[in-house]
Amino acid sequence: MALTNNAISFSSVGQTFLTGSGSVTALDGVTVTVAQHEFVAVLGPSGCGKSTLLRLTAGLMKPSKGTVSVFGKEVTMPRDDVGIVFQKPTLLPWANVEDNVVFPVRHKYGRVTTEDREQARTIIETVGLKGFEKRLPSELSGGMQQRVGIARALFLNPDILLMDEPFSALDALTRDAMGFELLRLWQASPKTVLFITHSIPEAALLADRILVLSERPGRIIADLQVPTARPRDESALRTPEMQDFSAELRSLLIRKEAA
Ligand SMILES: Nc1ncnc2c1ncn2[C@@H]1O[C@H](COP(=O)(O)OP(=O)(O)OP(=O)(O)O)[C@@H](O)[C@H]1O
Repeated sequence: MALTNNAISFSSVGQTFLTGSGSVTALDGVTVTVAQHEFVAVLGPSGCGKSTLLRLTAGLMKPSKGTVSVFGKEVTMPRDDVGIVFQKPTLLPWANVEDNVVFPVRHKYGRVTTEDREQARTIIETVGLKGFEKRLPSELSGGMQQRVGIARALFLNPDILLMDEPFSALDALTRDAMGFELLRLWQASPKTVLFITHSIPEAALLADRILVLSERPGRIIADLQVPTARPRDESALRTPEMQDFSAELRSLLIRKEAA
């Protein structure tokens, strides 16, 4: 796939939060670019600032230092062209699947058109939930709920998809299936993906490239291309090349960085 321009760019970004007892520096000196349509996974210890990285990209907060740009423009407010999928699907419990998917439009414009509903039904079918449009979240399995969250993030056809441990609450089999489902969607409608995970195999299977963050304050300690070409299935993880790569990632993740 031709990688043309930069979709996301962090330049010397630092993020410090003021707390009741002082301050917490979540990110420090982060400089990185992500090309359009690249699939980048982010690995790092708990609390090292991975979610902060996503929130800054989405414009949900402004960095304390440095600049974050999307398609060459500094991010100064929440962006419409960015879809976010969280660890828990955060669906409206009283709204059916279709109403949950069209929620971004209702929230933004205060109304939902017939075309919006048609578009929602197409996306619901794309994520494998045809026939479940009128079901409530409580009537769906965890994997199905997460598909609704993905459909909602894809609904406005964002150029950038930010995923914060999207499959970590799912059982192992569903998680693997959802990963391959995501790759299918990504290949059918290319997007720039920033994907946070704690799972080395998940990162290695899905991503083009992996960023490894240090312990807090999060700094990028490695920026590595996944060495195996696509398409990949589970057997790709068993090659000597990928085993070495996974071992390298493991050793980076256990390396203690001074805070
Ligand atoms: N709004 C906030 N106010 C104060 N501290 C915050 C805020 N948001 C994040 N933090 C702190 O910043 C640090 C980084 O948080 P962040 O959620 O980005 O980490 P993470 O790498 O995504 O963690 P995890 O892997 O556990 O989800 C943490 O110590 C967190 O407590």
